[in-house]
Amino acid sequence: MVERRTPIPIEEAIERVMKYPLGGGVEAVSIEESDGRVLAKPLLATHPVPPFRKSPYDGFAFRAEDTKGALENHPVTFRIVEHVPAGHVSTYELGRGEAVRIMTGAKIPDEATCVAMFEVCQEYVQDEEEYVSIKREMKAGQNVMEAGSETEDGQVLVGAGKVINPGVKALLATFGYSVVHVYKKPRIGVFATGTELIDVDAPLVDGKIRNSNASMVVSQIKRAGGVPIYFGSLRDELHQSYESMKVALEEVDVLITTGGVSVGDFDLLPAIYEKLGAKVLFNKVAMRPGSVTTVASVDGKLLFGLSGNPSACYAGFELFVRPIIRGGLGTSAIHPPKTLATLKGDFGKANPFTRFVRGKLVLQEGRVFAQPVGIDKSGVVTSLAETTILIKLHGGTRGHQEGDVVDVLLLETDEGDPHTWTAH
Ligand SMILES: Nc1nc2c(c(=O)[nH]1)N[C@H]1C(S)=C(S)[C@@H](COP(=O)(O)OP(=O)(O)OC[C@H]3O[C@@H](n4cnc5c(N)ncnc54)[C@H](O)[C@@H]3O)O[C@H]1N2
Ligand code: MOO
Ligand SMILES: [Mg+2]
Repeated sequence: MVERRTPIPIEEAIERVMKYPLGGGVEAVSIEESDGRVLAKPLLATHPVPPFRKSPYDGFAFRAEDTKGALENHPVTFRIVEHVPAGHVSTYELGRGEAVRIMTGAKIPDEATCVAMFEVCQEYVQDEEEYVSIKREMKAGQNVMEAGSETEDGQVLVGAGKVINPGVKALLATFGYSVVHVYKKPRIGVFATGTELIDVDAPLVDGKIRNSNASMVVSQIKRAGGVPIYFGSLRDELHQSYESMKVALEEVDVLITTGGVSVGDFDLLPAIYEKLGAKVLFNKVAMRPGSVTTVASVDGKLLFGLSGNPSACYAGFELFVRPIIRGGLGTSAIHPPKTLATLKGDFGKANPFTRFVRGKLVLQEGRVFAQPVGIDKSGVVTSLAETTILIKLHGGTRGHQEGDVVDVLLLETDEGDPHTWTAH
């Protein structure tokens, strides 16, 4: 007789999985290799910025008080005593009525209190001496970037747990972090199961299909920030599959399989979990696709039995595996961020389970729409290429109509939300 499984709500399934967080070790990488990694230590300013009083303009630096009384018809004149390009430090002690010609980014001489842009100055040469005159009063501090005005020494600029993006890299470089401490990427093993599977480079044979889940899941692992370790595909044979999984488990933090988790004659994962002595956390979730998603644990390691059906496999990964990888990376923002969007298309049929329709966001006339893409079936692979969101349609007695405001989960972002499944 077929096994009857009890579906549990998604929130509960996620809670059960999250009881097995990954350790999150730390390693040092070079700044060049640090893109997309997660900071394991806060990024502190190691000196003030700017580190010295800096000119924001190409112009002339002098004492502001020397311009007192300057007017359109009564300019004041300075003798230019030095040219100061960026990178050069003037050692000349600037006196009254003297100015330096200074470039953007150069250190302003200590005695100068302002910078006048070229555009407000008139330069001229007389008796082989250079002069500049100005027809307006300047204030002390005008056009001066004070040392430390952007940030002070020791200030925490980015907290641990932040993904290293181009802006963070600019800060790492600014403060001399040629080596960066980041969380280790979790090692995620993958097996595809199914005697019907043939490799990507094999010609198509009647009754067989190419293994698309392995490539897809490996890519999802990379997108989530983990290191994929693909062990190949397994034929639907209990003993061989068990042996292969047992050996692979030693090498990884988490092991994913695709296929073989439902109730078919060759759905062997339930028997493999039993043979491994694994504890099944759940084997049915009240969601579609991905209802057969099964998660088990053995010796503290999680085994994710994702569905063989491509769309179900995809959704199961994003909802359950991604947060475990993100958590292992040291960020608390583990779940796909949730936002609201207006539904395009009708989903009239009521469904007892929560549905995750594959879709994309469309911006029209200042509004955000959730546009389903492709065929909304668990076994479909063609809709996934365009998928950037999961449109969450709650289960119940009513369907959903075009124009309904619905939750959508964003998939193609480094951002995350710790509260996607808890906040209401
Ligand atoms: N009697 C029942 N039958 C099914 C149930 C059920 O509750 N009662 N659940 C259905 C649901 S829902 C899903 S989802 C699928 C899940 O099946 P499995 O996870 O056991 O996966 P398989 O049987 O191995 O394969 C399903 C389907 O996916 C194709 N597949 C498998 N692996 C790959 C791969 N690596 N790349 C591409 N496609 C793959 C496979 O050929 C099958 O077509 O069960 C329903 N049945
Ligand atoms: O596990 Mo299935 O994806 O609900 O069609
Ligand atoms: Mg099956």
